[in-house]
Amino acid sequence: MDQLKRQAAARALEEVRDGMQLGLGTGSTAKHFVELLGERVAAGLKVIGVPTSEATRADAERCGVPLTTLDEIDHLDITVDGADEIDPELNLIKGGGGALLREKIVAAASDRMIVIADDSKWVPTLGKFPLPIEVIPFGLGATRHAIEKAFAACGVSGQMAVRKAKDGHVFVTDGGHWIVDAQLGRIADPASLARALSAIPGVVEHGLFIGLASSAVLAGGEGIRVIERRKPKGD
Ligand SMILES: O=C(CO)[C@H](O)[C@H](O)COP(=O)(O)O
Repeated sequence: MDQLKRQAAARALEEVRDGMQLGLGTGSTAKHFVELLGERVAAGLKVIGVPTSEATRADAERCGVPLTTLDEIDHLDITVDGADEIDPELNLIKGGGGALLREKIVAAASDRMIVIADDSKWVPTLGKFPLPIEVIPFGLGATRHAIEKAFAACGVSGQMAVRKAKDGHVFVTDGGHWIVDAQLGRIADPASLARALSAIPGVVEHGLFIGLASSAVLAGGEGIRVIERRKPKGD
């Protein structure tokens, strides 16, 4: 599996050109991309990156990838990031690693988002992977109630749980928020659910990435597949 992730990362690296400003994703697949990018930088490639998490910042620094922020620059050429699920419209569930908020900000600031994954992430319909919803701890009971109402309006339902870290404490995101993971099973209309969740005041962001991915690089036993999104970015 790790080999497949690295192959997908290597294929995405072929899209990187000298002088590009890059969004650097989070997770085990994105980490391969950062490592391979570091090798190219050591060989003379001139790029600058914006990390989507403190973990990726540390990896990029270790690999010698020059970094900046979206305060210093306001636009990126390509973001390369992993995903937890990818559907045929290239809608995604992201946030398994807890970095969904920065990942979405960085992807939205990019001309192109290339998703890299092993082909186990390719699904006909999103929802088997628990949907991460980043929330403000204040008023969580009321926010959960509003989320349940949004689920019902969109024809989905399922258990919700506040994410815990390995040490048993509540997982806190890089932005200081909590994550509620929702076991929905099948999300028939991810765009409607995304809109409904975004309208809830206590929801900071959710892991549905709709219309953001430009292409997906999927590595499997039979080789690499590159799937291009048909609609323009944002649609
Ligand atoms: O969204 C993410 C982190 O917030 C990751 O991209 C996603 O969880 C996939 O991770 P991995 O490459 O380790 O399978």
